[in-house]
Amino acid sequence: MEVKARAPGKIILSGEHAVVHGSTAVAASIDLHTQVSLTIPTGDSESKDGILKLHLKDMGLAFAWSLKRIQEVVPGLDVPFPLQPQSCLSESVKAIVALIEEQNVPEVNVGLSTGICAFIWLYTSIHGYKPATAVITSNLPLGSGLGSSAAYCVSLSAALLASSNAVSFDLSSHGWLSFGGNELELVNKWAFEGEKIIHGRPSGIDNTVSTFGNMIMFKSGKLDLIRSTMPLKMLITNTKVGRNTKALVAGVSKRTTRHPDVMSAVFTAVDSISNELSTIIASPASSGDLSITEKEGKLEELMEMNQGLLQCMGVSHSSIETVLRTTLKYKLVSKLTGAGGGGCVLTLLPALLSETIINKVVAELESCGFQCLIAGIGGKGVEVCFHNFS
Ligand SMILES: Nc1ncnc2c1ncn2[C@@H]1O[C@H](COP(=O)(O)OP(=O)(O)O)[C@@H](O)[C@H]1O
Ligand SMILES: C[C@@](O)(CCOP(=O)(O)O)CC(=O)O
Ligand SMILES: [Mg+2]
Repeated sequence: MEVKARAPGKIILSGEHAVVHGSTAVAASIDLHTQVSLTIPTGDSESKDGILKLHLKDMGLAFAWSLKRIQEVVPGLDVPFPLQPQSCLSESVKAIVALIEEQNVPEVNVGLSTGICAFIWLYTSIHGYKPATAVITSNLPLGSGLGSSAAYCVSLSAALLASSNAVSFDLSSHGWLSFGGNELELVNKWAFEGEKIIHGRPSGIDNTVSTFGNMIMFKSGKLDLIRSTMPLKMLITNTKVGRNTKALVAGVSKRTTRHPDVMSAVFTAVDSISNELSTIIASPASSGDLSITEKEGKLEELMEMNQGLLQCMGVSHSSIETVLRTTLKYKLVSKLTGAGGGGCVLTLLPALLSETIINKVVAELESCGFQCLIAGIGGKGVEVCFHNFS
């Protein structure tokens, strides 16, 4: 049987980093996805080789592990526990990473070790030591702030659970299918365990928005859907400066330890920004209320303030500042999205902004070596699709 799962990336409109420390953040799914195709052989002859394979297709990397060897490193999963998401202990992370490094992950791809470790942990916890092949493809840039790690963990968890006996689907249905509410919660919890292996200390916002889709307000593990009453068009500029979320989140925590009172005030301010931003986005569009242009003006001011506070947290970067300066020449407001330190920047494109201006700003940003895209925002969360060979 082959199960496919796809999960979207995300943008954070306000509140990244502060959300790790308990503030509210606002995020939306985007129409760029990571897809997993998982094949679990059913015939006896096929399952005798006892190999678990992972193919990262976009990177041209393929890995194969003997399940006996995996069992030596992560023992005790003869009875898997798909219904009880559990954390991978740090000693197990170390042991799995050592196993992965036996296969010579190329130097440029060392950041992948934790992603591959998340795969092995999720796979064995949900399926035990059964042979299988997983093929991953994605049109999300990795390590750029668009939540590739979460989309990867969510799509993996979804494919693994959908092919286990923990979740039942009508296998005769065709096309992409959605999970029920409780099953989505389970996918989300497992994906969070995967994110913990990759990020160290994730807030859970990325896996939650990738699982449930839409636009959400998120605080301390709790989500509220936001129903937008206004058009929201965002230009996403990828500075192509690589960075790693784990290191940036750890940097903010260290600054918080050094300056607890200051950082607490910063996080409180971010919380207010996210609350105000979500109120504006969801406020009624009826006459007598704010016009779209007035709402956009308020959003721009909130984005500008959020960017200032992200700078206070130490997660901006000269490439981000270049995007801010360039867009400001066209009276457009921008802020970093995701962990910062490079990665992607959001620019609000007001509804009445002409195509000519958009083309000019994109051309100027691309002349700096950046890559621009306008993604659809607030679409569906994770979905699965079945293909039965028998
Ligand atoms: N398609 C993928 N295949 C393998 N690993 C992935 C994939 N997408 C993400 N990852 C893992 O997530 C890491 C990037 O996550 P992160 O630093 O949080 O950046 P972001 O989530 O913003 O893209 C990668 O180094 C890798 O470990
Ligand atoms: C910085 C943070 O708020 C978002 C990180 O997003 P990304 O991995 O950079 O896409 C961390 C988190 O909330 O877990
Ligand atoms: Mg991430």
